[in-house]
Amino acid sequence: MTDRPLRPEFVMTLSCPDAPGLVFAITGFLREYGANILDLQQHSDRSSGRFFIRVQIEFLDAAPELASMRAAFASVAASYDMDYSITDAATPARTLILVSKFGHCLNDLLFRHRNGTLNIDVPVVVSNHEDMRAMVESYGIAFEHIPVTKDTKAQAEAAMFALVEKYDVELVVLARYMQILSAEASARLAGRAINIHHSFLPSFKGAKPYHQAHDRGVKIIGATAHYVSDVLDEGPIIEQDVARADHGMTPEDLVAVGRDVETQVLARAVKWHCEHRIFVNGHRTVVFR
Ligand SMILES: Nc1nc2c(c(=O)[nH]1)N[C@@H](CN(C=O)c1ccc(C(=O)N[C@@H](CCC(=O)O)C(=O)O)cc1)CN2
Repeated sequence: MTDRPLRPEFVMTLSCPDAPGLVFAITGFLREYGANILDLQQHSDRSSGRFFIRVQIEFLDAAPELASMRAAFASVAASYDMDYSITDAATPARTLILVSKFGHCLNDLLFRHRNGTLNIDVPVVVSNHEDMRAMVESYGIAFEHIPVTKDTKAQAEAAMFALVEKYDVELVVLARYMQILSAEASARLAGRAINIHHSFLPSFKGAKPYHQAHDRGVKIIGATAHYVSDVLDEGPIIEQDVARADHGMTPEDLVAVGRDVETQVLARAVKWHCEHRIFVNGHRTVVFR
């Protein structure tokens, strides 16, 4: 068992048009910069012609200033038209959670945040109902009630974005939030708003998917975590899972079985987003789990 001290770790992610020599260029830069590669995952998507890579690194000596490292990589990035980021793996993602009346996903995320298994900071939870206030405040987290009607949606979204700005929020999680975000809001949050849909998409989009599933007599139900887009339940899928159903189960039984699937799927999606493991690739994703 080594007693080697754990060193700070950093994550480099990038995507670019696929080309020969990319891994050489990236790993050569990292070597020159004194980085030790702990983990490297890459994918070349032949259909989109895009290359994706995630590199986890440490420095055997003192870690450099991130800004200087990012600036030093800029010339390599320009050569290959790379979209890149270099981040400190320990930095938590400032996360605003949206919820309506069903609190199982919210409670699961707050518990994982509390026990340190989810690297997020939650400055505020926002809801269009009051039901979750007591639970949220029991975690010592601010709760903001922002009611929404079809006539007040624009004002409600403006209030939500005021909180996004106030708390410098990086990630918005729709933890069973039952209001459809406007096209403008979806665009502003592209790639940084995750929704949990309570069906195995693309089956049963929209409202009451468990009732739709019961009417169809399915033998499998599921949950899907996806980035939010302006087209309801059609954003890039991040993670999915399923559970068995049978003829003896009522819609309420399906709801009960589905809760655990929803919480686990959403937690994995949020964790992977916070660890910079997810790339949006058109209407799909690449996930380096
Ligand atoms: N722009 C988006 N907003 C939201 C999405 C999305 O994919 N894109 N997902 C939903 C969550 N959701 C299912 O997971 C969902 C929520 C609400 C409804 C719905 O039809 N609700 C109301 C209408 C509410 C409104 O008009 O705002 C209804 O029941 O009639 C369907 C699916 C979250 N937002």
